[in-house]
Amino acid sequence: MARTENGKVALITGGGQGIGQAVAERLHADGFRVAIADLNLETAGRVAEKLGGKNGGAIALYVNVADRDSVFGAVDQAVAELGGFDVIINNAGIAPQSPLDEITTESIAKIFSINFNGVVWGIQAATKAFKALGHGGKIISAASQAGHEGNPGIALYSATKFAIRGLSQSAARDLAKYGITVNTYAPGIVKTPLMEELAQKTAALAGQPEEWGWEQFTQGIALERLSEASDVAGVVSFLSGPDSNYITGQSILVDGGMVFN
Ligand SMILES: NC(=O)C1=CN([C@@H]2O[C@H](COP(=O)(O)OP(=O)(O)OC[C@H]3O[C@@H](n4cnc5c(N)ncnc54)[C@H](O)[C@@H]3O)[C@@H](O)[C@H]2O)C=CC1
Ligand SMILES: CC(=O)C(C)=O
Repeated sequence: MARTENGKVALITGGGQGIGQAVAERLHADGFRVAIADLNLETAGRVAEKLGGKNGGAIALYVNVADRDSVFGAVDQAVAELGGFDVIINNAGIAPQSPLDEITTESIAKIFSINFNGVVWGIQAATKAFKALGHGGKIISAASQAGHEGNPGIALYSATKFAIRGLSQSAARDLAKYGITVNTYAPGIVKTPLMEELAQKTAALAGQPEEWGWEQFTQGIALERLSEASDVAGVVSFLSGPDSNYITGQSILVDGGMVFN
């Protein structure tokens, strides 16, 4: 079906691969002009080209979400190049293994600087842009099923994802008066480069083959299959569009039935 522009602009962090790429492609198909922002400008550029480049309503931007100025700069660039700003998807994240006895001050600082601080900067930068443009907007961030229930071996990661939900619930209350909604999506196990690395490292730490790592992460999925990135992108599409206008402060589990709450 031919794409019809909806007049709106979305910026997706970590849009160069995995879930972020699927979200960028889905929102573009929905009619958004999209800014694909990533630490890896090469992968982001490939996704933007696939979607037709600037004339086709897709640009690639460099962003390091751990750096506040970089996030504000990326939002400013999206406004300048795409002529508006309506939705931010704070998707970028990392998921290193974190056995409890190996957690250090440095490992805490590193993961929080990306997974948590990155969402704080995204909320601040998007809010500033929405206010300057004189309208509301939608702030949508990546949580995880591991941000609803602790998972073994990834305590720090789980902590960042619980923190994102707390941050987003408070922000939803603070920003409602400006017509800004704040929600999170909580994927289950999606076969992306992030999850492949995590499954490999989990298996290696236990001295088991990679398959064992996947089994650990897929146990207990009611629908008995791993998630496709497109499963998540469909829910982000809903959260980005008008059908979710009356939803704020929520975390939508997209996990095939891993966590029921
Ligand atoms: N894959 C999975 O099973 C799940 C993933 N998630 C979350 O979904 C989000 C996306 O995950 P995946 O697509 O699996 O990851 P991925 O590793 O495949 O892709 C992440 C993207 O973020 C970019 N990125 C990393 N650090 C960055 C930084 N500092 N600034 C800007 N960009 C940066 C990477 O270059 C990459 O393009 C993450 O927040 C992750 O925690 C949540 C639940 C499950
Ligand atoms: C990486 C992740 O979010 C998991 C295992 O839920």
